[in-house]
Amino acid sequence: MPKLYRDFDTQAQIDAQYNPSIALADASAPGKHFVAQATKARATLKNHLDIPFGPTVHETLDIFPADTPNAPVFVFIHGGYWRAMSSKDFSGVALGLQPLGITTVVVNYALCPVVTIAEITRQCRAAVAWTLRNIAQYGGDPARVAVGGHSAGGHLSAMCLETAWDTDYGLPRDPLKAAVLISGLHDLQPLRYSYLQPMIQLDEHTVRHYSPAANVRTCPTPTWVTWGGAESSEFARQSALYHAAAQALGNPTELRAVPGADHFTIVHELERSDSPMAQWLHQHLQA
Ligand SMILES: N[C@@H](CC(=O)c1ccccc1NC=O)C(=O)O
Repeated sequence: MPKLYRDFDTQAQIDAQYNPSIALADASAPGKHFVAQATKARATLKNHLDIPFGPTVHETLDIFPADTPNAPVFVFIHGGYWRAMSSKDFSGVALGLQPLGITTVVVNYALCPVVTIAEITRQCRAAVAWTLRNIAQYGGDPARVAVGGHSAGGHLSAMCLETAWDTDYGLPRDPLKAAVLISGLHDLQPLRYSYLQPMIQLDEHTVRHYSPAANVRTCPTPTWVTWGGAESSEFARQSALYHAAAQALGNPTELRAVPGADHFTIVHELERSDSPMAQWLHQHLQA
């Protein structure tokens, strides 16, 4: 039988690797958790919602400012395989960071198939550029901005690290102080053969130029590449592939799983101030 991708013969095998809901007893549980945490965050934390960072309607972001002035900033990019979810589903990531004195910016973006992954990448880069230029007005320190995201958002965060901030945006070449890539998709090729393809419509050009592991540039930003220890082997491979490409250029990446976490519970790390992930960000955003 011909291989579809690597060791995989069938779409069902690829879907089993990449659709993390298949393994759950209750596929609706993660969404309920995220909505509950998001509702709590917006009810209990100071916030500025739906701030436009670009000209199209979905280009908005939500700011959860720290109490202290000149605070470090974490820009969070949500997942949902580029075709689902919104910033509002992930307000909860501010819950663990705000008590640490970190301002959280949660990015919203347009979704596939209305727009392409290339356009979503552009929108997320615009959100980061907006944050670097404007966050001081909200009490943030533009010299201490980190980026991070989950799943498709891990992909988009890696694309932000690969951005030509100097030549394309007129910003410093390396404006980001830290990054955390959480269960990221760094090789898009297998997704062409998955249940997602009708919605994300990957073509050869997009796979080549928008797979982060194939396009890493030299970058001094300390980056934690992570995934859940309970995730499928493909998620482990995706993170290892990105880390290897970054290491080959001498970039300061570290590859370390979150023990016991699955594709959804790994996000809970950002909801708790005492988690290794919240603490890692706190340490890497010190003045
Ligand atoms: N079965 C779902 C779950 C999923 O993969 C997901 C859900 C929320 C946030 C991120 C996800 N995955 C990658 O972006 C899906 O097909 O999108």
